[in-house]
Amino acid sequence: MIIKHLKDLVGTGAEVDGGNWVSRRFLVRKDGCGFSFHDTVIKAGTETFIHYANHLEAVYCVAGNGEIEDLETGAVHPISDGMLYVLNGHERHKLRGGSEDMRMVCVFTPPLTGREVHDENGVYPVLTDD
Ligand SMILES: CC(=O)NCC[C@H](N)C(=O)O
Repeated sequence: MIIKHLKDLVGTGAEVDGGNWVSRRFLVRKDGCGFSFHDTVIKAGTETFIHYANHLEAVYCVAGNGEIEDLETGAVHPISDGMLYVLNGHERHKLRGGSEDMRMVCVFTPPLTGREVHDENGVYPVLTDD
């Protein structure tokens, strides 16, 4: 069994600042679960272009507000506490923070090693060195 607490991740290498977001990476590749699990804060008023070409991601909002624009379809979906979106088709998208920071629970497969930030194309590379 693995037990972790957010307070033990803050200020360590498990807390990654992407500029528009901060990701606290609870479970990563080396934990051996087959997925990674993150507590991510999306900063209010930001817009981030993302394309998870190499990963699937499930995102569950537990606080704050914002929206996601699916660039494959043009659909815009409001995000608030209780909303789940799943990028099961590697959809290019824009993630926008609203009037308040959003807090998101994120699951990635394959798991991130924990060091990934978006490249110039909004992609996380597949890293294999833990
Ligand atoms: C929701 C989303 O994709 N935000 C970007 C950061 C990512 N969730 C991460 O935790 O690395």
